[in-house]
Amino acid sequence: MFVDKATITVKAGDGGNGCCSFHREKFVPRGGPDGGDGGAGGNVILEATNSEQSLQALVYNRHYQAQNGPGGKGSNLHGRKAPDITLKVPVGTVVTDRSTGEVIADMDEAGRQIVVARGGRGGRGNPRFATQTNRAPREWEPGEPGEEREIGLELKTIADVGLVGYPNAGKSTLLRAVSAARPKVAPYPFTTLHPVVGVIEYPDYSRITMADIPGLIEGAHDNVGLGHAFLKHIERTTVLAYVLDMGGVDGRTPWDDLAHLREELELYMKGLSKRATIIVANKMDLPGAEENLELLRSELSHELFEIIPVCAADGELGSFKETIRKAVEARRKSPFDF
Ligand SMILES: Nc1nc2c(ncn2[C@@H]2O[C@H](COP(=O)(O)OP(=O)(O)OP(=O)(O)O)[C@@H](O)[C@H]2O)c(=O)[nH]1
Ligand SMILES: [Mg+2]
Repeated sequence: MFVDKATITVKAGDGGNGCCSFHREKFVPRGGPDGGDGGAGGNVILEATNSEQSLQALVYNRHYQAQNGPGGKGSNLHGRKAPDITLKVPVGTVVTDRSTGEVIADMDEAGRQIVVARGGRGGRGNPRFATQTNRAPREWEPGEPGEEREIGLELKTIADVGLVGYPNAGKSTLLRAVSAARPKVAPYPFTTLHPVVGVIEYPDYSRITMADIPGLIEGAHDNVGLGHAFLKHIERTTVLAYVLDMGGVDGRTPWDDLAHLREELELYMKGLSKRATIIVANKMDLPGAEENLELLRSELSHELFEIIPVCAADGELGSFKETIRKAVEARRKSPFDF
């Protein structure tokens, strides 16, 4: 499962209690105070890493607790600081405090560490309370409690919408038609080698970002074609728009194309093909496109996808802009549901 949002609780260890004790030895009456200090509780630390791509590993367990510091002991034995626990999150994770909504950190660089819950300090033992007038104090201090909080983790997206499609399906043409971005368009596969992000603006000034992503082919999950480089970008978008060539290329049909695209995403990462999806039926000007659209609709009649017929090359986009806006806004409203 691809998990890009999670809420977890983190609890740092409590500090150990200070100890109250007096030195005892044969023939030595009234030994001095020798209670050790308690050890500090362990911290909970987040660390950004490139070796994780999703937050999946963290949601098996939604509560993370570091150990408490041990108490002090007699003979001035101080408790050792309890070990920290370090949770690895993918680079690009934004950390928020769920009770205040405040952003705690943007884990934008591998190796970056932040303490999300600080361990409590250990309490002082009774020798620390000795004074000129009281050489045998019975006072000692309890350890401080460790911090506890609920934090939200969210993997930053590169864009709201990702265009997914076979090479030459018209993804770059579509992005040019709806935004000021100028990705290269050409009548051959793999024209786009890197994702290009465009901004779609609406009359009420709201904005949606859309990423034109290199073409996907069968075997991409095994790193064929532009393979993983491609799929990594797809992961980081909220809504997927599958762009299909309705003309049917080399005897391929749009519904087979769609099935293959979804299969590739799923093989690469379970759950990815189930992300909010719309289908852009492009090149509706080509011969046979209307017929293919009918067939596509009946193939998908049992699914909830919205199918939008367009002709990107002529700028005929039907309800495309409004439909993606609805899909993106629905997802923004409940960012922590998955
Ligand atoms: N007839 C027709 N051709 C189109 C339409 N949209 C795009 N094309 C053509 O299809 C070809 C490929 O378009 P691109 O936008 O470069 O396709 P792409 O999906 O970005 O391709 P890659 O970057 O290689 O993955 C170009 O020659 C476009 O002019 C359309 O609506 N109708
Ligand atoms: Mg392109």
